[in-house]
Amino acid sequence: MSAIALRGVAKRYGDVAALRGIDLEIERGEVFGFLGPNGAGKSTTINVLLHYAHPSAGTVEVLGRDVTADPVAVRQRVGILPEGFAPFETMTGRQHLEYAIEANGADDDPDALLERVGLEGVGDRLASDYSKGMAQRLALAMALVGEPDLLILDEPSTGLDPHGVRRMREIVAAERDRGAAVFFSSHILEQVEAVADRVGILRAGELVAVDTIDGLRAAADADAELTVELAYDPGAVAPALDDLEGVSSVVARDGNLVVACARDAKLTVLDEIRAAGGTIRDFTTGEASLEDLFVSYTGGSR
Ligand SMILES: Nc1ncnc2c1ncn2[C@@H]1O[C@H](COP(=O)(O)OP(=O)(O)OP(=O)(O)O)[C@@H](O)[C@H]1O
Repeated sequence: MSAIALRGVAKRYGDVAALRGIDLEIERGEVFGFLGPNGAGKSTTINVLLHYAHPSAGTVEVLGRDVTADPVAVRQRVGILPEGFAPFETMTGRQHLEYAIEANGADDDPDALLERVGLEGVGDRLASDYSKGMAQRLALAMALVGEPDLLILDEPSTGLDPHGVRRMREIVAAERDRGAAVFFSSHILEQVEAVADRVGILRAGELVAVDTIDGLRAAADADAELTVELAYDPGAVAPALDDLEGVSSVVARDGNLVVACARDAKLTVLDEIRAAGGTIRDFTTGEASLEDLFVSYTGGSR
């Protein structure tokens, strides 16, 4: 049974086609990073998954159930970290967790949850007085109540300091290893790159790519970047590379030669530099980042 199975899912708001026929399957034990520019339809997808919005077409199965038929039972097994979580005015952090535990019929220890997200020692303070990052940690703790089979995290790192970001990543990995599926929507590409087993890129209501990051690199035929440190003037050997197959650009930068080329052309480039009389002191290679891939799949907008 898949954690999420969307088939032909469309959602219209009046004249706006927010989703235009999404097919997507996410398994348990998988972290899925969900990306897309502003207005691409990410929140709409999450709303449809939780049946806060009714799809105009298609079927939405979450944890093996049709969410339109049984939204309450589905939400019971899903841990949700909503975007822009705002604590209740009159409740402490611990009371928020006690409330979530009771509502879920779970038996978690609130103090263990507070400690897990780094809020030990502040559970008795009013959560409305928490800083943004503390409130976000509390929201994550609430999402973890009851060992959910699916976690839906909408911009989970909002407001978190670097310790909090690292802790959140560790929690996501631990939840995945426990067998939960994690659906992780974010604009912060480095964080998605660090935690996601696969990513989906949404553009104007359509999924334009679903793959591992390596798979996206291969499919986009993204260039590798080779930076070569030479003993002498790097500009002198540059012309020898200009017409080499697989090379898309050659520039001398900071005394190095920087070559953008197909991934399987890197060794040929190094051979050609030597053949042209260059003495290579050192070289480094870099791959297309998720940001490069995102830009190439979404036409430059984020
Ligand atoms: N309740 C609504 N009524 C009308 N239009 C809506 C509604 N919700 C979303 N839309 C429209 O649907 C499209 C997708 O919006 P959505 O909020 O899903 O995008 P998003 O990918 O989450 O964007 P962002 O990254 O900016 O949060 C947009 O054109 C938006 O204006």
